[in-house]
Amino acid sequence: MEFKAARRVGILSMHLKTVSSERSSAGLHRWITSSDSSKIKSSKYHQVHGDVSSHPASWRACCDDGHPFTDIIYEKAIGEGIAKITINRPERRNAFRPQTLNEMTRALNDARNDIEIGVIILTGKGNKAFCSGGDQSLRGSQGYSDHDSTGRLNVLDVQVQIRRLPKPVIAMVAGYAVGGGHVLHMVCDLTIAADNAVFGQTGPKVGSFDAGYGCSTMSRLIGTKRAREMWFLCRFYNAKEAMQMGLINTVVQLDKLEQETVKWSREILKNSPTAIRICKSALNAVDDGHAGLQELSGNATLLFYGSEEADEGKNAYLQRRRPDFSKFPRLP
Ligand SMILES: CC(C)(COP(=O)(O)OP(=O)(O)OC[C@H]1O[C@@H](n2cnc3c(N)ncnc32)[C@H](O)[C@@H]1OP(=O)(O)O)[C@@H](O)C(=O)NCCC(=O)NCCSC(=O)CCC(=O)c1ccccc1C(=O)O
Repeated sequence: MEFKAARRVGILSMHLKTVSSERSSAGLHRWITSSDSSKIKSSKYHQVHGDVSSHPASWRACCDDGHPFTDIIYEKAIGEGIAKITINRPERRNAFRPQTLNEMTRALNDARNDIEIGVIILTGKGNKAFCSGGDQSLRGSQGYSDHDSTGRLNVLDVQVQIRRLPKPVIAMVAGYAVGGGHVLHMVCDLTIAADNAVFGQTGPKVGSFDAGYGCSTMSRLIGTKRAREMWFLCRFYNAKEAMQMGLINTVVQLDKLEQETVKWSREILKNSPTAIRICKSALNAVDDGHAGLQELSGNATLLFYGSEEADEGKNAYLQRRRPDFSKFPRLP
């Protein structure tokens, strides 16, 4: 009840605070003239769907299930469908260890299961780094180990979890997104970068590589020649270069990073969750093979279960009668 009331107040205040806002200076406006822009703004489409508020979200810490998070901060925006996961190891430039990834898995699962949540933001604590990849001080011959001596490569599970999560995940990047941290932003659905962001792969310099999504997703995003350049030379690229390469969606001033990311989240939340869910799985399906098809077709089953035709089958079984599908059209 309390949450529902807070949600209603949040939605109301969002409407009240709605201002006629420009898109980020590094966004769409770079490619269109101001007269194009005013035409768009005066369109019926714009009048109906309106501007999206960019007032700051209020966050509440949540959901540690009695096991406090140490390596991440997990929050939800009060009254809005946004969750935020912050990697909280700034002293290591937010390098991840197995514990970090286990906590991310718990938070991602919670956000997936919470039907109030429609968008998840993934970020790093502080302005210096989004994430610098696997914690090299914990790397052994069998992967990364922290609390026990068993080596793990569990970032791969988190990557798959993000791909399969039926809600958009937005990487909000300030500072370095390098090594396994660069792969993490690439597997997110969108990347919003601050103007101080730096992107790159470092694996071949430190005796590592990510030959899974780290190579295939990158190749999709920026093309195979550029992907080879990133992996073979291990150069770093600034936010403007990353934008030109197609690695990220937009660049904003560092002090506007969260505001813009929340605004994008709100813009997504205004749209049909089922349409978004299916588009995400369809965009991934071709690259994810059978697992991608399974994800996409699971959505077909989900929708079918809501139909009278599917109900007829279930009811007939429960009533121990022959199902009658004759009234359902065989559409062209
Ligand atoms: C990110 C830097 C460029 C930032 O440079 P700078 O701002 O100058 O800060 P530093 O002084 O270098 O760093 C401050 C402090 O942080 C420590 N630190 C930074 N990054 C790491 C790290 N990745 N691991 C451990 N520690 C880190 C650093 O040592 C400093 O500590 P002090 O005690 O203060 O000295 C720069 O920091 C940098 O280059 N970092 C390393 C980047 C890197 O090479 N990362 C690893 C890439 S390989 C990888 O991520 C593989 C993991 C992976 O994803 C994977 C792949 C395939 C299968 C499985 C897996 C998996 O499961 O992991």
